[in-house]
Amino acid sequence: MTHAIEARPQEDVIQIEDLRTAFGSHVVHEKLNLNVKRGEILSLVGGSGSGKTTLLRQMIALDRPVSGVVKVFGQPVHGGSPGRRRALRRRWGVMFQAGALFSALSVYDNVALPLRELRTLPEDLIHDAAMTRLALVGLDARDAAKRPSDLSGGMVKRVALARALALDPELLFLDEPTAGLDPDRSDAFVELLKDLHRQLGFTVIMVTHDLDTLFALSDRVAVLAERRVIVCAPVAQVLTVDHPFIQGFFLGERGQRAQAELAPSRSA
Ligand SMILES: Nc1ncnc2c1ncn2[C@@H]1O[C@H](COP(=O)(O)OP(=O)(O)OP(=O)(O)O)[C@@H](O)[C@H]1O
Repeated sequence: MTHAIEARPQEDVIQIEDLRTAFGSHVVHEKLNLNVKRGEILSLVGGSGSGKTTLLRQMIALDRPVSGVVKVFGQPVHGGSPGRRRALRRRWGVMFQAGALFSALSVYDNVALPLRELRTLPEDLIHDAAMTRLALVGLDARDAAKRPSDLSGGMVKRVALARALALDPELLFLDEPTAGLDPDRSDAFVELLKDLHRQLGFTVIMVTHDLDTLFALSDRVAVLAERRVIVCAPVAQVLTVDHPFIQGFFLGERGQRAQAELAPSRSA
């Protein structure tokens, strides 16, 4: 299930061109461009209300822009036949904020859900695939029978990640993956994501406010400000940009602490 990232390192899996988004007279994105390369981990940051979640929702075809193009795997996500859109959707996995598990379903049934929705797999294959995904995120058969309400915050995130990985996606969308976790659990989840990314080779697009998560995982960071992506580059390069949002976000007290803490592990 490893995706061949070495073979096509520069291929764009997402291309966003000249995007305009507005809710009534409130313009959120204008002339926004962004490319995401196959195999990279790209973090999306920006002030509150800058349109990060909306952009993520547009990439997975839950929201529509006023104009512009959003292509995933070279295909426009808006428009086309329902069959083509369904086929495209099966190639990505999504982990929303707070896990968004179905509370009435067991852990096992939450993870099996995307596999069942295919309506093509027999139950024994669904079982094997669901248990494999749970093992990937460090959960076992005893956890499979639990309900979401029996789980710790860290376990909810792991189950949500297992479900996002159910269809062996090439592309993973993460909305605030470590929000609400204490520092130890957050570090453990970041390590898990790093390991899985190394093993499985998927591309990640992540919205995060958490600087430790951002520094530990990002190959590139896209900064959303003034309704567009003002810079998309490795974090060291982003830090050199003289923009009030960037200076406040990265170089405030919190940002300097995160950089200092992560400097030894990044240079290792
Ligand atoms: N369905 C909607 N109807 C009207 N306005 C909306 C809708 N969705 C988003 N908005 C507005 O669009 C702007 C961008 O929202 P969005 O949630 O994408 O921002 P964000 O960068 O993710 O913010 P945060 O960091 O606070 O989560 C906000 O001003 C929000 O109020």
